Amino acid sequence: MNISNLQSLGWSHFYLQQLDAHAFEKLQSNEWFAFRISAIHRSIIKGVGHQWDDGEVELLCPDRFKPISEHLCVGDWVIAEQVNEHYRIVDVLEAKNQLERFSNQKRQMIAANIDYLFIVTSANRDFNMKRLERYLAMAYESSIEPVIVLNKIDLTEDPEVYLDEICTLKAHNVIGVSMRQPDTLLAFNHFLYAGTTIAMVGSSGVGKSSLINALFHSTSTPNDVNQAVIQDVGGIREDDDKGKHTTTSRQLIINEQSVLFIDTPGIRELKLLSAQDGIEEVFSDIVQLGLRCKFTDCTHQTEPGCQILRALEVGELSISHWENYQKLLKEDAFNERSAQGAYAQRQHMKSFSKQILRTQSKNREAKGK
Ligand SMILES: Nc1nc2c(ncn2[C@@H]2O[C@H](COP(=O)(O)OP(=O)(O)OP(=O)(O)O)[C@@H](O)[C@H]2O)c(=O)[nH]1
Ligand SMILES: [Zn+2]
Repeated sequence: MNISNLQSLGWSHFYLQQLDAHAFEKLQSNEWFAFRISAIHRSIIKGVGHQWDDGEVELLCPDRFKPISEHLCVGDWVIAEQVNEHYRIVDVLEAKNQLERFSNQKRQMIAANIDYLFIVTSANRDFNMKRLERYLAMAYESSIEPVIVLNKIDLTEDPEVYLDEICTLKAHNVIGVSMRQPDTLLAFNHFLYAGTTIAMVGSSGVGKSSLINALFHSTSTPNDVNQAVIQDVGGIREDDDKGKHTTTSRQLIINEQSVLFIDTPGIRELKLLSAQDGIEEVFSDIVQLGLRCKFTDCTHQTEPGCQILRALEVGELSISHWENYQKLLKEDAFNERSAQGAYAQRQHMKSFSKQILRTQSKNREAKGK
């Protein structure tokens, strides 16, 4: 097992400790191998592993890991045994986090084991705080560290105005960059180190493709980021299940500094799904206010002593922030219920009652102080 090659692909103790003695022995004796899933196209699964500089290998998927989209996604780590010139998956390791989407009434995993979610916005009329809050909630819900990237700062006289507004959000990492001002791209270096996995979200036109090109494909940007020449991670023409040749797009990109970037089609169409905790984290100011309402079951509509109504009235809480919180909660509950039907209805009621109990006990604690 070539650990240093695997580490360049993001391998860490977290995955190693999931192996039992038998698996560890098989890996040591080169009978089994660890691979990171680099592309999934219909029934074809590709992975990169101990010899990743030689390119991707095709991984065979036993029936117990099907349907594939419910068991595996790009970024996952798997253990596979060699079968002639192929490798067959024997185990899928638990992911430290994953992004999911809601499609055809089903949950689908779209990317796993991500270190930073770059949430890209731009310093022009596309700038939208609500959208940023939505993406932040998604990142927190998935336990992925968010980095808000304000792109196109060349288009404004005063990027600070935008950055100040972003800093009112629950985000620790905020950078302002411009593709037209290459020096600003150095701000990315803090996040781009060997073995780190990045995914990027943001609405159309904010400059995601341009950033990906600069950080992962191009040779014309400054200093550290400039040598980011894409490594060819393997063949991109494959037989599909109809026996025709199709081109699969590259979904896990590895640059020269061994920074990994996941770009699956699903990431670009992400919708919020089951993000209750993430939403509460992003809107913790509102949650805190709600805890101080006079009545523990306050609906924040008309009740006397409601701290949210008071804060709205004196302008301490902005109406748009409050409305966005409610909208996201509703959307989240709707997605969650349609994803899981009646089962979800029950879970929803359960978690709703749990939430009430939690709030009541927090209120009692707060009042006891
Ligand atoms: N002024 C300015 N324009 C930029 C900057 N970055 C990207 N652009 C331009 O913005 C436009 C959209 O950029 P893309 O990289 O295609 O945006 P995208 O987010 O990938 O868009 P989709 O592919 O639709 O998701 C292009 O015309 C870019 O040249 C920047 O920093 N400053
Ligand atoms: Zn209230």
